[in-house]
Amino acid sequence: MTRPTPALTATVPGYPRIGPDRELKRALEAYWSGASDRDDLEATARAERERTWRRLAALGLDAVPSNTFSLYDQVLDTVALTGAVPPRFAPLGLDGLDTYFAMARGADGVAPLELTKWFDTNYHYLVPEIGPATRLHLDPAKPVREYREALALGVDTRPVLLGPASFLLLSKPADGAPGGFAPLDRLDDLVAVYALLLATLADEGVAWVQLDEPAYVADRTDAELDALRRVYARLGELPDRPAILVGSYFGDLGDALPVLASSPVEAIGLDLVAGELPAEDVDGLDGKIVVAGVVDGRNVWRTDLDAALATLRAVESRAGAVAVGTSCSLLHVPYDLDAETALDPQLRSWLAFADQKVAEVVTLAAALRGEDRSAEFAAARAALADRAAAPRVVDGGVRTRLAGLTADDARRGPYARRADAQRDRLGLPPLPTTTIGSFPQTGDIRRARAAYRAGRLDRDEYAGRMRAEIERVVRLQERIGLDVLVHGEPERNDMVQYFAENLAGFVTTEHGWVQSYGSRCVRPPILYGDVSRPAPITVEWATYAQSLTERPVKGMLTGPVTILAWSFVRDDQPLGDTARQVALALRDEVGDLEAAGVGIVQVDEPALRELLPLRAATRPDYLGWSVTAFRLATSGVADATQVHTHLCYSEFGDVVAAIDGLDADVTSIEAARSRMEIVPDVAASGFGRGIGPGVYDIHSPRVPGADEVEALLRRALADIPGERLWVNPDCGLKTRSYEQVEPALTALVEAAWRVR
Ligand SMILES: CN1c2c(nc(N)[nH]c2=O)NC[C@@H]1CNc1ccc(C(=O)N[C@@H](CCC(=O)N[C@@H](CCC(=O)N[C@@H](CCC(=O)O)C(=O)O)C(=O)O)C(=O)O)cc1
Ligand SMILES: N[C@@H](CCS)C(=O)O
Ligand SMILES: [Zn+2]
Repeated sequence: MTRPTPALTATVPGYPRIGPDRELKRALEAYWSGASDRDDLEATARAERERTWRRLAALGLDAVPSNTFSLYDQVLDTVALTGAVPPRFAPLGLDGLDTYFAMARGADGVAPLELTKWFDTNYHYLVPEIGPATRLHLDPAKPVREYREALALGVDTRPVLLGPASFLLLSKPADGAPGGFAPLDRLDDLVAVYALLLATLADEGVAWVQLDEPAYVADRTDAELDALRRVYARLGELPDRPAILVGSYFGDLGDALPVLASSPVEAIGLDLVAGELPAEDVDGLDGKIVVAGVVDGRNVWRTDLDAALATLRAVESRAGAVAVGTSCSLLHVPYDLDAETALDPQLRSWLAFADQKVAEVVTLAAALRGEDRSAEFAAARAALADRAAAPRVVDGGVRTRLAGLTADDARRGPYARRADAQRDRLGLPPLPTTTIGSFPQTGDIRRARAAYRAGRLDRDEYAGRMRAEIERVVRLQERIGLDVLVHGEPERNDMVQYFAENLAGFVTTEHGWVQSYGSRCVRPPILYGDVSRPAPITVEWATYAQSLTERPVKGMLTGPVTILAWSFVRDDQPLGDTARQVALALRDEVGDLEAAGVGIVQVDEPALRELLPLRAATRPDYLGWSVTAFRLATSGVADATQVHTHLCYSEFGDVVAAIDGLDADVTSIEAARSRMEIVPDVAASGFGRGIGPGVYDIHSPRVPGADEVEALLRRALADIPGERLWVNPDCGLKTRSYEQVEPALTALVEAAWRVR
């Protein structure tokens, strides 16, 4: 590289993009429904990009990122960038934008790319499909356009892109790829595309480019480390290129750090919140700029500026230079605390959302240069001290209860005895049919909730609407002929937020939306103090549903691990302790459901796999506390009460033993999309209780026929004896419509009858 490297002292690897008022969500959904055209969509997208650049520059970053915007997902953007569009989309005859959305959402019977978890976060990316014949070629339009747009506003930005090694490690082999082929086999071809990209960006005048390699915070083989070495040796030697910052986040780079430190790149981004700088010297690091991620990009607590500054000074003594950053993209936190006008002032003073975190980065960079920032430091110190001493954080009763727990509290009687008691009580047929809990969340339900929130409906009117919906859903299930019914969860805005709103120790936000995938968002609750359950939460709805029918109704709760995974959790005690507190609150709810006559209780843990640490060394500890928390929540019931759990949104191969450890009487697990792939693994693990591998892929609008469901059931029966097999969809039905759900469940019941 022959150019001078411009200043880089305060930056972030990424920023939210859905819009502070979810403007992009609405624009996307309007475009997809045909209610608006692409000019409208583009105008909203452009306005959001412009707002972001102006805001980041105004807050004081000297290195503002670009290409952090996305119409759907940054990995899908990389598919478009590298031309790696799977061939099944070509016959659709769509242009670039509509091909992009077809890859995200499917079109005319063509399946979309698979959606899966982004590392251990609640964000989901689209999985690229790479085969030996995938044509890789550069389409630099998006990063170039964004760079130019920002420049026209006077902001010279650093384009951010997913790095080539991580792109391939996050990909899966394309259909038809020969056995033994791995996407990483295409590394040299892909690096050639990136080389061209860097040359193109250099021609545009781009001074810095950021290539993210987050895949290297997980355990990697020598061959994969060597791939990283090859990428940056090749890109580094390009004669005329922007300076390269290799970004990493969600943990330590481990063995990948020496690889990057000895490569020709100019800067390395490190997550110093989830990870730390190694104790030993790293050869070559003293020649690099280290972008030190000392401000937590994934949680909402105000930064301990004194501790962060001390970390920065330690990095400074080991690196060529240090720049200040957030630990990861701010995509995972809400935009701006100032929007939360209803939040309790004391709690507010403890928090920082994206904009406040950017301000913290700027303050730290200034302090590091020797500027006087004592006022900001003093304010941060006072907020931290206030939080540490706040009585509302500690609940003596919860602490005492936790201290009195014994191993027996997390243990039920032997399964065989439970199974007998449950058979006698429930009298279910073989291959019982059920659903996972939610029924479609219609516009009417959401509008009723919005009206209740705004005070336009009182509690009685709102409850009446919900009861009417529950009755409709119960009658529908009876008509379809399901064996175990649910109340349909109409009263829940979200399966985690709803519980947080009803538990002490949590606070929820009004505008704290965070993108989960595409246009879908969640508002993660903030868990700030000891958790307890002031009053029953779901009993009213479950017992109302049970009062309407002779068939068993399944009570429906979200499990402790999932509640933690989808909340902003406290950072002042081990997560395992927080999990046990949530578990005890849920145990109270399970007990009340049982006492009210509900004979089946499901405790959902879709996020069990999501929180699994990225490195194997720390997994046993996690699996220990997560399984214990679930068992604490569910072990207080009699043998005759049937406990179900449900898992979805992940590949569960790595946690099969933990699933067994949950000791649920019945486990439903997503399986239809992978055509029962998980079933042999579960069977081979010796899992000996009830299991319902999903037979209806609820992520797709497609309605399966009875023949298809029957074939899946017969496949499952190859590994699971009939007396333990349950028949259910992959997950809840809340994102589907009744036009899809009714025929799909009818097919499911018909298939169960045939197989019986
Ligand atoms: C199972 N999934 C979940 C994850 N995390 C969670 N916290 N919750 C989950 O369910 N992670 C893994 C997956 C991710 N999948 C999804 C799937 C679907 C959504 C989704 O649809 N989100 C909704 C917002 C849901 C919500 O909070 N609804 C509220 C508010 C609704 C609203 O916007 N109301 C309007 C007014 C009403 C109207 O006129 O329609 C408003 O306030 O402006 C509610 O129902 O009360 C989304 O729209 O993005 C997320 C993750
Ligand atoms: N009971 C929830 C689980 C989703 S993972 C539902 O049915 O929506
Ligand atoms: Zn699910």
